[in-house]
Formats: sequence, C-alpha cells, structure tokens
Amino acid sequence: MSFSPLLSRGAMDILEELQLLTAKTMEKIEVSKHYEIIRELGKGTYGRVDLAIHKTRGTKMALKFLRKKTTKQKSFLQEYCISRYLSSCPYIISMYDIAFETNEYYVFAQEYAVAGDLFDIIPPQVGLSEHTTKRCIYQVALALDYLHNRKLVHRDIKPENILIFDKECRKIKLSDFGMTRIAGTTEKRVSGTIPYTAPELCETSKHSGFLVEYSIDVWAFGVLLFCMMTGNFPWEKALHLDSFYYEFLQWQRYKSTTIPSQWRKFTPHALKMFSKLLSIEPEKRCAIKDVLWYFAKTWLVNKEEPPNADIKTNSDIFAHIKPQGLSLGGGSDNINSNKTETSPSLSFSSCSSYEDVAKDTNSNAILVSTAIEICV
Ligand SMILES: Nc1ncnc2c1ncn2[C@@H]1O[C@H](COP(=O)(O)OP(=O)(O)OP(=O)(O)O)[C@@H](O)[C@H]1O
Repeated sequence: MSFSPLLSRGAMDILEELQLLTAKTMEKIEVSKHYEIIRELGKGTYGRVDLAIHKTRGTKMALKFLRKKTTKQKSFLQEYCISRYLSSCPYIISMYDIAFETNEYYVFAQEYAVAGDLFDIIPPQVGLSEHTTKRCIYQVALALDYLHNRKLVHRDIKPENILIFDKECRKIKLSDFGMTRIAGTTEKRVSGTIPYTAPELCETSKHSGFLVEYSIDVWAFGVLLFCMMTGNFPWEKALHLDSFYYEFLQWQRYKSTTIPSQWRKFTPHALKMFSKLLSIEPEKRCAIKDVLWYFAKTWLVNKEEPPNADIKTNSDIFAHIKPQGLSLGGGSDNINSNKTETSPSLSFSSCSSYEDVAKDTNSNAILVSTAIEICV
C-alpha cells in the first residue's frame, strides 16, 4: 500500500502507518452487540450510512457500511485513513477512531450531521439565497483548499457530499473521501458522467487512464455553485452534444456574444468568477482559494428575496426524487425543451453573514429539509 512521492514524506508516513495499523487491529464484530441502529441516513453506490448509538458510551454516530462484495479492503482502509487524516479541519467531517468488519461489511464511524446533506435544502429550480450560498460555499472552499494543500483531490464534489448541521448552512462539512486520490497520480476512469464531471474527463473513455488534478475539483465546485444559486444543473454532461454545455462553450470561447439564458441572473463579477472556475482548459482554471476574493462582490442581479414562508419544508413531498447517482429531474429526453428563461427566487430570511460561520459551531437545529429535484 504505497502513496506517491508527491505527498509530503510526513503525510505519506502517517497515512501508510494508519492503514497498516487499522488493518492489523480491525476486529470482526456483531453490530447489534455494540450499536443500536436508529435509522438509515443515506445510501451510496457501495453501501449505506446509518445513524447509530454506541450501546455503552451512548454516543450518537454515523456508521458507514461498505459492502465487502464490491469494496476491497484496501479501498476501505484508504477512505477511512484519508478521512481521519483530514478530519482535524473544521470544515471536514470528524471521525471516530472506530473501524471494524462484519461478515458482509467494512464499517467506520463518523460524526453525525444532524441536518443531512446540502442536496435536501436546495429548492428545485429556485436555488438558495445569495447569502446562504456564500456562507455555505465559503466553508466548502476552505475545506477544498485544506485538501489541495495536502496534495489531495476529492474527485466527488456534489451537494450529497456536503453535510449540514443546520438548514441555514452556518455549519457545513465536506465528506465522502472514497474517491480522494493524490494529485499527479494516474487513475482509471470507472465512475459515470454526471453534471459535475469536468469536460476533459467526460471525453476520457471508461477504463482509460487520466491524471488526478486539482482542476477536477475546481470545475465541480463551479457547477455546485451554479446548482446552489439556481436549483438547476447548468448542463447534463459537459460534452458538445449537450446543447446547454455547447451554448456555454460558444459563449466562453467568444464565438457568441449572447449570454445563455440560465447565466443571465448573475452579475459581471459572478460571471467572471464562473469563467475562472469553469475554464474549459483545465490548466487555465483558477485555484480554489482564488474565489475568496469574489465573496465581497454581489453575485445575483436581482437580490430581492421573498419571505421564508414560501419555502416548502416538507421533505416527504419530494423525498422520492432524490437521485442516488445523479440524473436530471426531467429525464434526458426532455432536457432541452425544459429550458427556463428566469427562475423565481426564494431564500431564508434569517441568515447571518458567512463570515461568522466558524463562530457558530454548536447548532442544535431541528432537521427540516427541503428535498429538491434539480433539473435544467
Ligand atoms: N456523517 C453523516 N451524517 C449524516 N448523514 C450522512 C453522513 N454521512 C453520510 N450521510 C448521508 O448518507 C449519504 C451517502 O453517504 P456517502 O456519500 O458517504 O456514501 P457513498 O456510498 O460514498 O455515496 P456515493 O456512492 O454517492 O459516493 C449522504 O449523501 C448523506 O445524505
């Protein structure tokens, strides 16, 4: 199990040591003897996450179960150890020193995010207010900068992997380091294409190799920002055959002077920021920390925000439409016919400034989620 020399020697040693130690000390246990399972928190491609209470300590925690049938022990150890290595960052999910196996699963324990994930609170086709978006995305930027400074690339930035502790996003944490790899290494492309996938990866055929670069996260961060502020994906896939992407491409390459309709709600400052994050050429994309400069600027042309009462808060209404992978709400056939010129704007009225995110770490917010369907 060796890490690339690109990772600093100290960090490499820590990660290798952690993996070896975990592999040696990992016990086989019966979950029901030690934990009371309260409910399922979420499902992913390779397993599920449950809310559990440790029977003797009484601690509430999120247990991530990875199916042995589809997850190699090496991958499990890598995800667990990278998560632990990063978890001292306040914007990254904290970890318990707990990893074990059952007959069917590899399991590790992490801090429980009481309000779920970001996907559930983005109102579909509306988006979050500029204030809430800034407060949230600021913390995501700091988490990614922390990762990138340690020569790691997350590779799976999307709202489902941003865990929230209150619906106003005063406290959020980045999670799911299952795809995280060291910058500069070569990986085989195995995952499918989702709206957050950078164009250079969309063009890479499955199972062929590609270089793991920070610019992959920067692109996904730009798409995430668009989704948060509009409640829509900018495109289904960053490929020429996708008309929304093609329109964006023509505009960015100065072949068309018309701003595509879904980008018209943004100010020139915000558009400048987007063109740096979503630069078609990966080498021209900015570093994550470069977006911090734009936080003092206004991002939305029309900042008028209707009252809180308009927000749908009954997660049951839309709970069934949350995608497991990621797909567009209307299905790919009618994407192009569903183009909206303008979207109504909703926001939370009680948001404080994003600058005070770090102060508010003790939120006991009640879980009220607004499940959404993001579609173009
Ligand atoms: N610590 C946590 N607290 C609360 N909810 C969580 C926690 N961890 C995960 N979840 C929920 O479970 C979902 C799936 O978790 P996670 O992304 O870690 O699984 P995954 O198998 O890696 O998913 P994917 O295949 O999409 O990458 C999350 O989107 C979130 O809704």
